[in-house]
Amino acid sequence: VFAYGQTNSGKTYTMRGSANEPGIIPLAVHDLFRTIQQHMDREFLVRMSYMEIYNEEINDLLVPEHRKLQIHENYERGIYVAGLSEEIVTCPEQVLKFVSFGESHRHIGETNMNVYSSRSHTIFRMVIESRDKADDSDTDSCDAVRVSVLNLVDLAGSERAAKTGAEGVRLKEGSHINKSLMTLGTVIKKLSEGIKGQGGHVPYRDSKLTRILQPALGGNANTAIICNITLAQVHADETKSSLQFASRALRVTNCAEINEILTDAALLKRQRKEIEELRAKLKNSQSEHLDEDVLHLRNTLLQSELEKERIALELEEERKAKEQREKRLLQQAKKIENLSSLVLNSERDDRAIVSSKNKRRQTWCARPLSNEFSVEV
Ligand SMILES: Nc1ncnc2c1ncn2[C@@H]1O[C@H](COP(=O)(O)OP(=O)(O)OP(=O)(O)O)[C@@H](O)[C@H]1O
Repeated sequence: VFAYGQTNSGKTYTMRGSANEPGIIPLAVHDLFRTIQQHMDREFLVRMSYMEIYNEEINDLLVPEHRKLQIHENYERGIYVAGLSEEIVTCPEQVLKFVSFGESHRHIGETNMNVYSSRSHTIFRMVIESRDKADDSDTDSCDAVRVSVLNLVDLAGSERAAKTGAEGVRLKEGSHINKSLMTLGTVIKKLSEGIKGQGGHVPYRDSKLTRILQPALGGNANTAIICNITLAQVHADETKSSLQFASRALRVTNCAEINEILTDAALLKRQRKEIEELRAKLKNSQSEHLDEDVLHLRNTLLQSELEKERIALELEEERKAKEQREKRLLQQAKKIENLSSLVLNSERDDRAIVSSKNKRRQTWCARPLSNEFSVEV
């Protein structure tokens, strides 16, 4: 959807609207999420980007530091702006928050005709990917992802520079704005003449605007151009030129087809793949953890068994040592007993000797007594 027309004709108002009268962007965003909710049989992934083309330079409105971005083209992604940030969004409020953030970084300037004149073209883009939920259970499914792109474009004013009183910076802006719009006009003219069908050249590459929007302009797209005009007599020629542009655009015939992608170019597919890989990793890491736990438990068990054996050995040794000690004590006790019996015997013998000596003393006059036995224990 393009908003085309001279400055101050209400293009930005048409796209954004006001709190009471929402414009195309908020209406389309709400409509999109409402439709998503109604399609319970499909899963969706929605992402958005917001850029401006100012003086033929592409700036990212969501990440203002991303400036002067380049356009690339490859087989997988088609035409794309390298380095342009894309936000995955899940509800209208989130999208509109990003939009107002982007708006605050758009280039605006004062002209004779509009105090807040948009000096750049802005492209608000939503990429909607979806797939059938039933594909999860169906192993034979082709796993196709449907990809749609919605471009909501607010063009800068199409008026001639003299009218806006432009000079200096504004004049430079004007020449770039006109270059893009002129190329857009030429592209629309060529398409309306059916040049493409005849194999002729369509100059998409002559401006950043037409190059980025090439897929939305020729062929596989539904394109709507909102032509904003002012009724004032002074702007009659601008109004006429806008209406001429609109009537040319009307003659362009497009044939929109459903884009089904089977390669990994669809983010939804890549994300699903990533989720599955992460799930597998998680599963593996869980079983790795289990193995680690089992190993740890086995080690602990082994250690406690070794400890048990060591304690048993120590106890055995202690028991043997105790037995030895008891044996030795028993032997000593026996020895003591023997010796004490000897002592007793010797005492008795001693007493016997003493009494016999005494008897002898009594008989053969006494001799001095001496200890003839000594016992060592
Ligand atoms: N339908 C409308 N109802 C109320 N106000 C409107 C309407 N359309 C435009 N306006 C007002 O007119 C003024 C100019 O509109 P707007 O900025 O949308 O023009 P524009 O075409 O985007 O201009 P430029 O190309 O310079 O950016 C704004 O103040 C806007 O609020």
